[in-house]
Amino acid sequence: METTLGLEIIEVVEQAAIASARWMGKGEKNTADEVAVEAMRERMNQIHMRGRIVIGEGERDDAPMLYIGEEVGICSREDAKEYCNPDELVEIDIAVDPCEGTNLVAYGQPGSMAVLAISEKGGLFAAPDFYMKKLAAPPAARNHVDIRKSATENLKLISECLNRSVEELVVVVMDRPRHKNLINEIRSAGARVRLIADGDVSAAISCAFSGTNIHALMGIGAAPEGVISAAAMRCLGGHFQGQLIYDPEIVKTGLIGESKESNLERLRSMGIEDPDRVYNAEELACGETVLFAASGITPGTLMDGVRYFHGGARTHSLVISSQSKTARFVDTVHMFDSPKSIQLR
Ligand SMILES: O=C(COP(=O)(O)O)[C@@H](O)[C@H](O)[C@H](O)[C@H](O)COP(=O)(O)O
Ligand SMILES: [Mn+2]
Ligand SMILES: [Mn+2]
Repeated sequence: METTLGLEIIEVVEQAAIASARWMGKGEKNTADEVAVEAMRERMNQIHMRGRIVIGEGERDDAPMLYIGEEVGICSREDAKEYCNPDELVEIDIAVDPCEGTNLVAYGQPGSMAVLAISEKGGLFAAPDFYMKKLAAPPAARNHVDIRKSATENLKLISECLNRSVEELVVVVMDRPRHKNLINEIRSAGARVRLIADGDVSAAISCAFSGTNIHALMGIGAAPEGVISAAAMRCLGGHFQGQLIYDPEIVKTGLIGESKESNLERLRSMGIEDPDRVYNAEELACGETVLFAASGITPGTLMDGVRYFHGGARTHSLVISSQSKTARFVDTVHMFDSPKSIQLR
């Protein structure tokens, strides 16, 4: 699956990031999102692959593009056998978030990116548009921490695994009323909290890299983003666990319906028998081969954002592969027309 795909998907996320970054700071989150979706889809459909969107734009809003179930890639066409080789005809599943952190883009804040994950058919958990409680931690703490334990216990475990004091740990938490008690607990345990407005994918993956000064992600975000984070964390050997949240009392806002019973019913209808199950990264991204790619829209912990110059743009991306066991940071100059000059860095 990986050979050429690994290179082509860089361009997919780069194009989405370039399109979206034009709307940085314009206060128009929907446009920043739409142009990313369009650009991602257009580039994806130029790849010799037979892809199906399993996480995309949409369960909630009847999105016209990159919706769940949409087939993408040149080899999805009916007459594909005529111009695609057998490898390219193998079905693959794709999870996308063309603009992860739409608000961040709209208000010019750090941490947004165009992102996707790919695996063979059935290799990614088709997470419903629900909330997910998440715990991400560095590779050294993998399988030592547990989402069922308290934040205090997990911080102690991370501090032991990293050989540093709890006071030296930084935990990213999304700035939401639902996290009030969690934030108090983390602070009481002695650790420091970095509150983010949006964008928990970047925060989760940052835990896998030392030097980011992010040692854990705790709290509740969206489930589709949980699967995309898990795909990267699985390849990187970081710790990631997720548990679906269906009780509106816990989150108080947004994604899920107002009745716990109907939410449970919705999960059952999707084939999720145990709504309280804790999933680890290997279960959320269980495929034999997993590929992850992201490109910064605004600057973030892992990647810089898009920078435009006369006649071009420069992007910073990250491609992670379970097969080649690589995490590639890719710095690309895009030449739209004749640039007057190309800056070395
Ligand atoms: O910040 C996020 C928004 O993603 P997007 O809609 O693609 O710009 C995600 O990282 C979060 O995981 C998640 O979507 C969020 O926590 C759910 O929204 P909210 O109800 O505001 O917490
Ligand atoms: Mn998102
Ligand atoms: Mn998005």
